[in-house]
Amino acid sequence: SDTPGTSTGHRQRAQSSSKKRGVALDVNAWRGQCRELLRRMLESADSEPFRQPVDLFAYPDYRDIIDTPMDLGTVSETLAVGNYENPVEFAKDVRLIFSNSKAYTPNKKSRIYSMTLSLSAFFETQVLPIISDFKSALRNQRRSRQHLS
Ligand SMILES: O=C(NCC(F)(F)F)N1CCN(C(=O)c2ccc(Cl)o2)CC1
Repeated sequence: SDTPGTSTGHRQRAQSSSKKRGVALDVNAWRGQCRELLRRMLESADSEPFRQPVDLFAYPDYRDIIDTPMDLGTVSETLAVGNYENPVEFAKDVRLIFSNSKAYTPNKKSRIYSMTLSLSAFFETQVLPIISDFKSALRNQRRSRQHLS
């Protein structure tokens, strides 16, 4: 309980602070976080088939089935050159890697497809907080800019 006589009700929220509920709301933090997530995925053995584009000589029917190939090397490059505007666009490309693998696999017990399953499970747990922190940073930024207008 409050010490009697202290007035906490009038405490002003510092206008300039972007610190809210103890987390720094930085609208640009997602890029470094996604680079680190990619690095961790690339160091996993499960990412080996997904580090570079599919070998069409080894899988000649690949483009009959897959319209938009994607791989972690391409995602890395797109992130590095600044061609993702937000973590949702980044996640969309990574998820495309996994949906392509699911669409192409001849059966759900294939070795490569099983690697997709474990890698995508790891990815989804890690990318969720990156996306939610970005969205709250954006809300906070719009809120603080709104009072300026
Ligand atoms: O050719 C590659 N990767 C390039 C590498 F070989 F250089 F790593 N892939 C083979 C086809 N891919 C699949 O998701 C898949 C599911 C079931 C079966 Cl089978 O393949 C993507 C990975």
